[in-house]
Amino acid sequence: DLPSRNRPKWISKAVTYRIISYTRDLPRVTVDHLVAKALNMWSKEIPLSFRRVVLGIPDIVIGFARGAHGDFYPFDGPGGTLAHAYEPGPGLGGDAHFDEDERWADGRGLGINFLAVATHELGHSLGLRHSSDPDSVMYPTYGARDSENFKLSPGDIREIQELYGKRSKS
Ligand SMILES: CC(C)C[C@H](CS(C)(=N)=N)C(=O)N[C@H]1Cc2cn(c3ccccc23)CCCCCCNC1=O
Ligand SMILES: [Ca+2]
Ligand SMILES: [Zn+2]
Ligand SMILES: [Zn+2]
Repeated sequence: DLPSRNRPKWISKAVTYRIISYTRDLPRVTVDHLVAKALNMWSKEIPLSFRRVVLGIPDIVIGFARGAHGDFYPFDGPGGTLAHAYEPGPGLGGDAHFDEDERWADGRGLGINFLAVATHELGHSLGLRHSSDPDSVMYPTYGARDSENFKLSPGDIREIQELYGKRSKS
């Protein structure tokens, strides 16, 4: 694994994102809100901000799809892989795709906690790899978490700051 100083990362201080498709399982405003919440979990630790765009080509495209959906990683139906995301870069770089064949939930009802999965995927979109710490958001397998006190682990914060530096408190 490359030392963090030359792993792919976003150079611009304001990274743009656009949500191009939604899931039937949740209201659109809920998806918008949870994506913003997941992005903010990371951005509050680093000197980088996210700006939502509703037109044009953003850095990070976010969407839901099932099965084959135009890249080399078709989804696999209910269960199995829940989502995937690409490391920082042009084109597909940074994009996060969620498997529409899952039952997505907002952390209260049954189903996959969208906030937890979105935070994991956007960690990949920022350039993070998997962690062997089961408390880490970047652990390779989904663990049901109550979204009330869902937060980054100390290791997650250390990893993202190693890549982007700390956000100065001033
Ligand atoms: C960490 C996630 C948010 C994102 C990752 C995908 S990624 C690319 N973004 N790292 C993910 O989906 N991991 C699978 C891994 C996985 C677990 N199993 C599998 C059975 C088949 C295929 C994959 C899996 C066993 C059965 C449980 C299946 C449901 C839960 N699935 C997972 O945890
Ligand atoms: Ca799946
Ligand atoms: Zn995809
Ligand atoms: Zn992952």
